[in-house]
Amino acid sequence: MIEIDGLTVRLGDRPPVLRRVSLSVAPGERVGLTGAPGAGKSLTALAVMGLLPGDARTSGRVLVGGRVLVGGHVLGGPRDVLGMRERELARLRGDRVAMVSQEPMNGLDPKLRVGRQVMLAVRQHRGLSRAEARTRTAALLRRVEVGPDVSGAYPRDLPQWQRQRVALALALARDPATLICDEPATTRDAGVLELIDWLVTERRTGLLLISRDEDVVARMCGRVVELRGGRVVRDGPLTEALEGAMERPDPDAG
Ligand SMILES: Nc1ncnc2c1ncn2[C@@H]1O[C@H](COP(=O)(O)OP(=O)(O)OP(=O)(O)O)[C@@H](O)[C@H]1O
Repeated sequence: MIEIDGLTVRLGDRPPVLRRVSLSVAPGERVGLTGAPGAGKSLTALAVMGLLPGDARTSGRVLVGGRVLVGGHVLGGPRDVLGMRERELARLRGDRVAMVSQEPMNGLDPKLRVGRQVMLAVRQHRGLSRAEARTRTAALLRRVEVGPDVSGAYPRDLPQWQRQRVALALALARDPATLICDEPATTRDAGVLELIDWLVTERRTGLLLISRDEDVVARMCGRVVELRGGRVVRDGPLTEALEGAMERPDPDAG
């Protein structure tokens, strides 16, 4: 569902921040993306979302596919997001791939009550009537365990862990094929990993989980990709990766 192929990203005149990065997330697969601060994890996620800074120069491919339906039929073949127009990107985001970021506002609109934001996303995706969308919105907010009581709140009124859960509901409202979670475990929300685990399992959603903490990746994912200095230095099944069997030499070493 996500296939990044030889992605190089330059910002300004500095050396590339991503260098020939290749990684994939198959339908329903869970992949952990790890590495030290500044390794390029968030930029990789932003590239998939088509949200790189405006001055970014890129080469390579970032293919994002749609949901695989029962019987193997794919709803939406893979599309390269690099160079895609904003209007197409907007359609792709939410349906094919959605992200819960680590920013304080987490992509929420500060001017809209949170229930309304989730409801707009639900309606956009499914073309439901107002009453049906309201029911589904309440169910989603209940599912992320903040409950429909927060519906009337503005994002700024909620603690960060609740904002993250609302962002999760918003991300799932359009039933994306793949969910990207950037450092979800940093909001001191003890249950959020378990919640993400349930949600992607029940919906058969692919997961790209970004975390510096390998224990978090090990708990959640079957495969790990490690970035160092903008390069992939490791990619393999988690058991082998943890034992170092799949380690590649660091190209920057020596
Ligand atoms: N908008 C930007 N303009 C210029 N440089 C940037 C920008 N965003 C990121 N960078 C640089 O790109 C590199 C990779 O950043 P990125 O945020 O992807 O790292 P990360 O692995 O996600 O780190 P962290 O774990 O701290 O979130 C860093 O050197 C960072 O300073």
